[in-house]
Amino acid sequence: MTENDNLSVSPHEYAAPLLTSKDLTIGYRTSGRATKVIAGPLSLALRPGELVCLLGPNGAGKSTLMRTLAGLQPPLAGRLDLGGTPLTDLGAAARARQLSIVLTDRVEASGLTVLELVRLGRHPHTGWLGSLSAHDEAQVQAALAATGTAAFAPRPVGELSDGERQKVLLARALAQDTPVVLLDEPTAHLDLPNRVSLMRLLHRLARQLGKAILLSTHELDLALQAADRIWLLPADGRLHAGTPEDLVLSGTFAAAFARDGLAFDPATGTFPLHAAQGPTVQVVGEGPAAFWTRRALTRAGYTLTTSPAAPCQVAVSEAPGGGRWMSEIDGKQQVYNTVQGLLAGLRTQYHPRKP
Ligand SMILES: Nc1ncnc2c1ncn2[C@@H]1O[C@H](COP(=O)(O)OP(=O)(O)OP(=O)(O)O)[C@@H](O)[C@H]1O
Repeated sequence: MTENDNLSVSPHEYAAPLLTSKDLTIGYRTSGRATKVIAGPLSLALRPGELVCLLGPNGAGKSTLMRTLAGLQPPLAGRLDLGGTPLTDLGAAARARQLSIVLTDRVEASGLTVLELVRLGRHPHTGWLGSLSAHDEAQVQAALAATGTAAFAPRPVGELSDGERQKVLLARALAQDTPVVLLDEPTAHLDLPNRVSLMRLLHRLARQLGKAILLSTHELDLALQAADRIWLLPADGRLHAGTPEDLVLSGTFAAAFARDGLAFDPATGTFPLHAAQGPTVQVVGEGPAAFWTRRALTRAGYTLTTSPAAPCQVAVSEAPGGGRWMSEIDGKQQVYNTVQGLLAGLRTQYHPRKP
């Protein structure tokens, strides 16, 4: 399938794509002439100003696609163009001025300091023996600042934590200052605040500098929030592309991850941990207290309903320091000041009527 088969509301829809593939088949040449096809044929387009998240289960082929798009491994078939030129016609330096890739699982250059490694990002612009101009140094400093790694600058790369190294590799790619940036699982080793700030940074780079950014990730929630477009690669190798909302609403997103009883709930945008099986409760209320009450009741095994005919109602109102809860069961009302109190009260009082 092609991207054009999907509805699109991207603000960058009409910009000329920077990276395109036509009937691309990705995979591996095994022994002799044998091939192992991972996915394809793929006709894709990555546009300036656009943040695209590549999602898919383990082993679907995300890294294989990333490496192929970057020219690090040959396609089995099809065509790849970078900036309107076939990728195979571009030399390494010309490619590196247009496309940077961050492969964070790779431990490299551990003998260098962070500053030296980030400076390497400028080499496609200066030549391998070229010295860095004031502009190059400014780009390096800007990349360190943008990724929050300036404080690590003198430290050897080999002594960094996984998360620190991941940010430094991003800094090197930013210093390279290419129109196209590919990142393979850039959030893998980052804590939650760093994951959020990385996604914000990438979103800003796409919007403000017009870069075309493709990142693979297992962070479905962040991707659904941040991506202008999602490339969804299920295990069957048939890639679907579209806005997060179109993929969710069409059921394509849920289908790609549907296995082992894991179901995506389009109403909440989550994969619920708990299957609703227990007695039925209607929660009445809006806002944070009602939201967290629904979460707690679901975890405790209750089945939530919007029906006022439920034998148990819980009215939730916001109150200083949390909320206030009033349960009504068989006409009897009870007030609670904490979720814990509510759960304990329901455990002792709520015996659902037999149907
Ligand atoms: N060098 C190789 N030769 C043959 N098959 C390979 C090679 N490298 C990877 N594969 C296979 O290609 C498939 C896709 O692997 P890939 O690493 O691209 O998946 P992925 O979607 O990135 O997975 P994950 O989410 O686990 O990182 C897997 O079945 C993997 O075993």
